[in-house]
Amino acid sequence: MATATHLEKLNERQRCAVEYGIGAEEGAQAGPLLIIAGAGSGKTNTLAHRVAHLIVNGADPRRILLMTFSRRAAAEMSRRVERICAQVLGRSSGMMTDALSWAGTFHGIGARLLRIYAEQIGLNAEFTIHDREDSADLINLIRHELGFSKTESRFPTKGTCLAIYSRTVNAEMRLNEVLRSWYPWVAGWEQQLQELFAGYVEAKQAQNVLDYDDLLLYWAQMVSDASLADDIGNRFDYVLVDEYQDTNKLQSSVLLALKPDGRGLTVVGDDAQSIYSFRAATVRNILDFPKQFAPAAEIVTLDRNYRSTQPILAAANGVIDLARERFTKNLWTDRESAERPKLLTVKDEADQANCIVEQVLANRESGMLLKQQAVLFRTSSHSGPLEVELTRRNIPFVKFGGLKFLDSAHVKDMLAVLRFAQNPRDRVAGFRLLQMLPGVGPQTAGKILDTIAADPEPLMALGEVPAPPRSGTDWMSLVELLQALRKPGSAWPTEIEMARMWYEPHLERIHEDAETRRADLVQLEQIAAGYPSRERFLTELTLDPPDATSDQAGVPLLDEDYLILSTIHSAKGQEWRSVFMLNVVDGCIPSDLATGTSHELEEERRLLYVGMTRAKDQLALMVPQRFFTGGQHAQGDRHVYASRTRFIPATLLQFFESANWPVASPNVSERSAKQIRIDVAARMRTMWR
Ligand SMILES: Nc1ncnc2c1ncn2[C@@H]1O[C@H](COP(=O)(O)OP(=O)(O)OP(=O)(O)O)[C@@H](O)[C@H]1O
Repeated sequence: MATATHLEKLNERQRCAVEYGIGAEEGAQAGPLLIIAGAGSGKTNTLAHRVAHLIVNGADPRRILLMTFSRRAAAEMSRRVERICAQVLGRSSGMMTDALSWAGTFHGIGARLLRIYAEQIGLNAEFTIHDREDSADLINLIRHELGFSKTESRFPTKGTCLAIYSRTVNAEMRLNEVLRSWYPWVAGWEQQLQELFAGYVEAKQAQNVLDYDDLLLYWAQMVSDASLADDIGNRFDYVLVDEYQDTNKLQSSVLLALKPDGRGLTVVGDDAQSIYSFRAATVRNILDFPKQFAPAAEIVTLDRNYRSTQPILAAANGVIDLARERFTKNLWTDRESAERPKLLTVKDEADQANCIVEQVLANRESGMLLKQQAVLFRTSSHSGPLEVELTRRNIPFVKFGGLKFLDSAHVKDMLAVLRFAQNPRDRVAGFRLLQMLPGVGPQTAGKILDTIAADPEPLMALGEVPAPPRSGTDWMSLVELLQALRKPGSAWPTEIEMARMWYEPHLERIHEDAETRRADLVQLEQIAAGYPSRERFLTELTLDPPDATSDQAGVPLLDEDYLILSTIHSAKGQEWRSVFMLNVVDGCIPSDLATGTSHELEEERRLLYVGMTRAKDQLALMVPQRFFTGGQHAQGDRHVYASRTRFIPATLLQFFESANWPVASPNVSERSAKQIRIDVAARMRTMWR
């Protein structure tokens, strides 16, 4: 049979994966399928084709569940599916792909299902969701209540407590095992931690909030009931999961419960790109997938890389070849090039920034847009000096990863208003909101929240609370705002505008640079307009906040040209013609925080690999000889001498072109300056005599 036009561009293996089990017999569903593939081998492309092919062959798009790692990836996948479908279905394809309504992240899909099945599992469907920071704040409140913060030897911080809790539930392990393996230095606190987590769980339930982990945990609990699992599983004919290497144990349990025999199930991943073990993701999921089923899942391997040139791929293969455990084979490509990736040694971070700016501009001169170039780094703070240099030279850039738009205090303030209106039992939101009023501190806020908590309509009860002293007219306007927001049927996104009008005078009082912050709030409103309701807005935004301010809003930027700055984690799944990588030195990659266990080290190696495989035509790894250490104020001058990352030992140097920047010239003034001798001390003394 001739190949359908929409599959023509695929190679044979890709086509095999796309067509597997589709259209075999009327009504028969494909068995489980694992697509295991290296970087740039067209995984995402293949998955999009498979979804499109299903639709073209009559599958009901409303019954396809597609889970990706981020909302951005889900949106991109839907766009691709639409483009492919359009080739076959013509104009009606838009309608079909719009119906692909179950595309999102694991957590986002979990939240939707929990609201649908809330009644069956004894959950109040109006729950709000805590992000990591809110969760840490709530843990902190309980830590205080239990008196652990006052203990003589230091109790772990709220962040550590949350990390321990999260790892325990996501890895489906016992607390003592988690402590022994990952947090041996806090093992002595096991009993208190147990008590703390019990208190934390009870508080969340009393306040009707779920944290990120709960979305998976509740989902897993829900599908542990066979008839509920059946009911949910039967909503979907096909379940497809991208980036399967970064799922955790809990996620794989959920998946298996939905599709115990694997019919209609497709997962895609690359074990060499597994970089999220700090979220308890486990590469075992992908390795053990085939054998979970009888007969075992079909495996299709993709090893042809379409992205990078041969020399770039050779260097990346070299790096990953040294990994302890490997499952996917080395990649190959037919993209010839004479240009090897560069290993550029520079004096320090300032030179590193200068060197990159010079090359980025040279690339642009030769016709490569800024957008086709990216600078990647292990940790968000590494790009500081470069950001300064880019700003100084008026080169536009957008940064992904690191501090999120939603983490800024004023955006959090605004969201607290909306969250509290949505769920007045949410204590973390209530605390934040009430303390925005003049004269209201933690104690007063706590008392008010206690008073209203018992009432079935807490916001109504708020109207009866006497105004706190010194809050003036601000108290009444808050009460009125909340009651207006609580009214059923109030219009979205007008509600967020109401909240902003209320918040603006407080913004000016609380924050110094109110003007810039106000611009963010307007942007937030624009983002909000893209959602059908307050609840959807709050849920989606909390689960997967925009990575950069321009990610969703600020659309005009999309027409302009700008350089991409990104953490390696946020660069996942993307590609650029030219890629620069900052601080490819020991202490940065591997991060000095991650050199503890061999597991951690191996993950750092994979991170370097993920970064290198983002490059299509050019790759430059930067090796500054000294760099400033973190954890000090901006003018601090603690620095360390660095050496090239251990992941590129001498044996791999053959794959690189090593060079120094700037190229040393024989008569640089620095050298002649070295020969001058003056006696400053003597001059100082003569000033006084
Ligand atoms: N059959 C093909 N012919 C030509 N180009 C292809 C083919 N398949 C994929 N590509 C191109 O290869 C590049 C990588 O594809 P894609 O992003 O789907 O890979 P991936 O495996 O998901 O990558 P990674 O895991 O590294 O993020 C894209 O530019 C894509 O257009």
